[in-house]
Amino acid sequence: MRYINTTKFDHQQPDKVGVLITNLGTPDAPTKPALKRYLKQFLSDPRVVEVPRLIWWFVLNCVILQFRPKRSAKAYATVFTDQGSPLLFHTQAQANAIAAKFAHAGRNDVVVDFAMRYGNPSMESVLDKMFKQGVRKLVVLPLYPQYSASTSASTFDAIAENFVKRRWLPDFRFVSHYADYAPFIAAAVARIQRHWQQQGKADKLIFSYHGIPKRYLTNGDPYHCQCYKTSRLIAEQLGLTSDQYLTTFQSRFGREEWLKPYTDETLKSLPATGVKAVQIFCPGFSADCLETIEEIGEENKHYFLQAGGERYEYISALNDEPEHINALYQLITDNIHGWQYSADSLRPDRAKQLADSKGY
Ligand SMILES: C=CC1=C(C)c2cc3[nH]c(cc4nc(cc5[nH]c(cc1n2)c(C)c5CCC(=O)O)C(CCC(=O)O)=C4C)c(C)c3C=C
Ligand SMILES: [Fe+2]
Ligand SMILES: [Fe+2]
Repeated sequence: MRYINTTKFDHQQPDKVGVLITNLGTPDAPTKPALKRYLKQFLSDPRVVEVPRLIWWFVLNCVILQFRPKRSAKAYATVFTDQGSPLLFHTQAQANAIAAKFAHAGRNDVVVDFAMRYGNPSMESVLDKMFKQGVRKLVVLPLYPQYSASTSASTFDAIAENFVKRRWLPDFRFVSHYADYAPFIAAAVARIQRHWQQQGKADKLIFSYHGIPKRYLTNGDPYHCQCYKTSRLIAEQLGLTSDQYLTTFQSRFGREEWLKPYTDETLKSLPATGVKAVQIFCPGFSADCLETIEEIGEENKHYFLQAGGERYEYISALNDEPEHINALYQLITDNIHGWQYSADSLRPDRAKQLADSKGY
């Protein structure tokens, strides 16, 4: 059969609004086989690696997947906890907190769930679950504040691929970015101010974002500019002047040039310029993960202190902080505005009536 999930129309099932939050994805375990599976799926995505397919197939399978899984598994082992991968449990906590807000608002027609673009829970399995629950209007919010083809568009691709296989499509909205969304900026500002109340300020505040190849920017990806905009808005609201903060890019992969300035090189060079105390915040990561906990929290700290730095503080991600959940909830409600209750759902007698009738 051409279509999946083509069960018969159920007249008794009330329509639901689906809220799907997504993130990148993470390996199932910090082991070599799990990393191989995860990296193969992730790095095979042509949105992530824009290299001619045949060449890339050889590089990926004959070089990268031979060495990287072992190395990455070691790094992941340092961040996995009893609850599993931080990216996974933070995203789960975000979905739970958003669901609680809708429940509190009496929106029992809203179903909130989360999925990962690569790995588990897969987009396919979660979409399937949502449609089986009666979701007929769907908003997808990838938790990437700044748009990049390698992340946001790739998430859209996964949704589109799934839709191709379905007969009955929902009303659909997709949040492509929220880099300058006022409640998101306010949440970041509140997070940093709370850190300052506890620890005081440092010489410089560094905003570090995941990088992408520079070529993607020159070919039109707006990511770089959206990162700078997020930094500027947060800095303005914190009352910082342009010499009190920096925007840098981390997590390079491969040999080509990525967005600069690089976070690691910046941290290695700052002490020589007299900057001995830094605080680092990562406004592009909505949840703590390998790239923040290990790369920023540990690896780069080491570089900075080795180079003569004296004080280095990583300010953790927004995770399920109340201000962040408020911002995401507001972003979702802005986007589902107009998707009100079906007249049916407003009727308290509806369940009984549906049970007694054919449900038309
Ligand atoms: C060509 C490679 C990569 C591009 C382009 C890229 C863009 C990109 N990634 C994120 C967010 C995350 N990336 C994470 C891990 C990660 N990223 C890459 C490569 C590219 N990313 C790799 C190979 C890995 C795996 C780790 C490793 O082997 O080093 C994560 C962390 C996931 C976790 O499990 O904790 C996040 C989050 C963004 C936002 C982005 C472009 C804007
Ligand atoms: Fe990445
Ligand atoms: Fe730019």
